[in-house]
Amino acid sequence: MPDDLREPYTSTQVAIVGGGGGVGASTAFNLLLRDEPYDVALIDRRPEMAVSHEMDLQQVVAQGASGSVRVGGLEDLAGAGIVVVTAAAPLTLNTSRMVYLDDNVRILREVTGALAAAPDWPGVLLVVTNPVDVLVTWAVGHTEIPRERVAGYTLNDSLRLRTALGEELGVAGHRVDAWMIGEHGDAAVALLERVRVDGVPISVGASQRAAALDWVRDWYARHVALDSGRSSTWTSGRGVARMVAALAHGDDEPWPASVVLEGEYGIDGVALSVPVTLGPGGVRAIHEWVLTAGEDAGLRRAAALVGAAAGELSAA
Ligand SMILES: NC(=O)c1ccc[n+]([C@@H]2O[C@H](COP(=O)([O-])OP(=O)(O)OC[C@H]3O[C@@H](n4cnc5c(N)ncnc54)[C@H](O)[C@@H]3O)[C@@H](O)[C@H]2O)c1
Repeated sequence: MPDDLREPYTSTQVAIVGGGGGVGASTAFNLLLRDEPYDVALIDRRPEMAVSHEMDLQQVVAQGASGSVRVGGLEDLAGAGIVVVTAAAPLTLNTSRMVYLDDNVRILREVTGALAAAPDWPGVLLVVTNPVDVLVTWAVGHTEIPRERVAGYTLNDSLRLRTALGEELGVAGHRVDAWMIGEHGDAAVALLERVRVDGVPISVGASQRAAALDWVRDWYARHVALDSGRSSTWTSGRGVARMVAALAHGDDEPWPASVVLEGEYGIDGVALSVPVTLGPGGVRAIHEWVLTAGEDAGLRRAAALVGAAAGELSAA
């Protein structure tokens, strides 16, 4: 083939375990819409759902999408450059993502068990399933995969803060840069001293902070109370696909991701959401931003909560 007809990117193999579910299918759809190609394998305990999405998404490809989509099995994980885990127990009415821990760690154990059959697997494990910080902690503690190649998806908290601050400040959410770190849950820490609009640092007033924080902290409870049986599939599918692209091809943007800390922020052996840079091979750098005393205390509270849950799993 002449060089000028070649694709600029080599296709990336992405296996989505849970690909028959909401976030998994949305991730596949968003990957197929990207310019750079991804060969996506959908793996699910409900094969009829995986086949249904495959039959549907093939016509997304036929409309000019890059890459490919097919149904796969756990035997595909060893050949994947990126394994996305969205597989989960059915969503229920609850007040904390922690209620899913026992069921979902069993599912993650199946995934890591399949990867253990491929020693020195060079890929990246991207965990979306909740409670994400505890599951990332467990995965690094119970597998041979190095910590830089296991990351948890936690962008949604920061996206919600951007939406809420945008509303308060009267600007579109995409113009706001604002971060939540710590636990993906009630112990999340909002970095309100580091808010930017169009890249320019701004000071957020007390009442605007309070209103934005109320809205963000209440978001999960309001959504779960709908008892819709679904999670934030559109946001997460778009966000996970962008994160897969950053992992596959590298970018210089800081990303929030749950990673096991080894002394960063004074925390050891627990995964929390922190700013990172991503690229082939996983987490290329963990950025230690200067925190206020309150933010630092919040991060420690989050570490204690995630550490205690992970400890109970190890003891079980
Ligand atoms: N980290 C985040 O920000 C974030 C955002 C949204 C959702 N989530 C989490 O992602 C998970 C998935 O959410 P969803 O809305 O897609 O749920 P869903 O119920 O629509 O999909 C879950 C899928 O997993 C499949 N599954 C269950 N056990 C399996 C197994 N052992 N092997 C293969 N597949 C299996 C189910 O059949 C189902 O299709 C949940 O834990 C949810 O809380 C996390």
